[in-house]
Amino acid sequence: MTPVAPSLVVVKVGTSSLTDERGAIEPGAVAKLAAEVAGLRTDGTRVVVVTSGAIAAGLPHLGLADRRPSDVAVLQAVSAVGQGHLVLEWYRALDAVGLVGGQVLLAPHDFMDRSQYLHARQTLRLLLELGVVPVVNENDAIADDEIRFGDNDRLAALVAHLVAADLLVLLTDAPGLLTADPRFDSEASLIEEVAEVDHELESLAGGAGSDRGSGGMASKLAAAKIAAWSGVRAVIADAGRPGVLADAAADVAGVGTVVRPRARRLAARKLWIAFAVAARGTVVVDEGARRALTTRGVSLLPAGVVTVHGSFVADDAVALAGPDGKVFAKGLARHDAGRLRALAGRRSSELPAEVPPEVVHRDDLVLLP
Ligand SMILES: Nc1ncnc2c1ncn2[C@@H]1O[C@H](COP(=O)(O)OP(=O)(O)O)[C@@H](O)[C@H]1O
Ligand SMILES: N[C@@H](CCC(=O)OP(=O)(O)O)C(=O)O
Repeated sequence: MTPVAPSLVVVKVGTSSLTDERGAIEPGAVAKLAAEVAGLRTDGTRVVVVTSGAIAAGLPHLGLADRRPSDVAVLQAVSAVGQGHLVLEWYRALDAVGLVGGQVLLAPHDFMDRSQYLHARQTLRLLLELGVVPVVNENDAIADDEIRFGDNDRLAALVAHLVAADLLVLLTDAPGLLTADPRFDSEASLIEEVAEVDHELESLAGGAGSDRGSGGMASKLAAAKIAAWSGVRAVIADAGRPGVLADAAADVAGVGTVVRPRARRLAARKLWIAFAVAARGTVVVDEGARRALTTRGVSLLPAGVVTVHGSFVADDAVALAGPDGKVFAKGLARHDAGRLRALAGRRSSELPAEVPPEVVHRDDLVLLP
């Protein structure tokens, strides 16, 4: 049976696949991918491109190609120089195959603030309706250092959820997820199919392959996991492979590593809690509470709380850990850390009437694997 062409694909391409050793953008690499995007469009598939490379592209223009600064604030400034060059290369390459690109720069804040989130979604939808290929990158120049994505893999997965894509393709300089980091094990072989991203698999994925890439295979796998939880199929594959996008779209075996979507798509709010917002503290609960939360889907009450770590305010995200310290869930706290410390271990009947009875409400709680 011929597989149905996906209707919307998010394609993320890493710095290491778009730039040469000195960091300069390789027009040929961009042109190759633009031609493949055009091929998908001919099959009726709409495409969003998420492209890295702004920082690398900025370095040569500032005479810094051979001595990449380590200071994050300086790199953010460098990205402002490089982003223009990067997007121009995409516009040229898309134009050469009869397509129009539209630059969209996103910061983590855009996924945390509901109205920003809805605006971003509306603009991306309109661009797609207009036949434009959105060319997305993180807004490196202005994103708050502490909450920057830092690599575009997670950004691409959140964009795939935002636009309700049916496929996320993460293109890199390796054939996919290998059984070991290829820099340290020449025998490493391709894992073609992943049903569930678990801890064992995560332990295989190492850091970046060059000082141009940033997240390495670990961040690609984390992104594929977000996609799987969003109900989106993910493929990690080699950007240089001929016909990589068509093969990924057609689910050709061996194109790279395919991560299958979970049967149940997590609601947008829960996905946001699990992956987009950073935990500001950890609440350690007793075994009874851990069991009730994991098996009965109930809310966390103060009686089950043993210890509170960190400093957070009501509505911040917190990690929930069992008595062994293992984090098993994440949620939004209804109390700030100070009040929660005072309430820990108290039965609901002992709480003052004005205090919300839940520590984390079941609607704001996500179980992690
Ligand atoms: N298990 C693994 N399988 C494949 N690649 C791995 C693995 N562990 C670490 N890597 C490294 O991850 C690199 C890709 O990530 P990265 O350098 O961040 O690229 P990109 O710029 O495409 O995001 C590969 O070049 C490889 O060296
Ligand atoms: N937003 C950054 C991306 C950072 C980065 O290097 O990402 P990646 O190569 O995808 O691991 C940039 O454009 O330089």
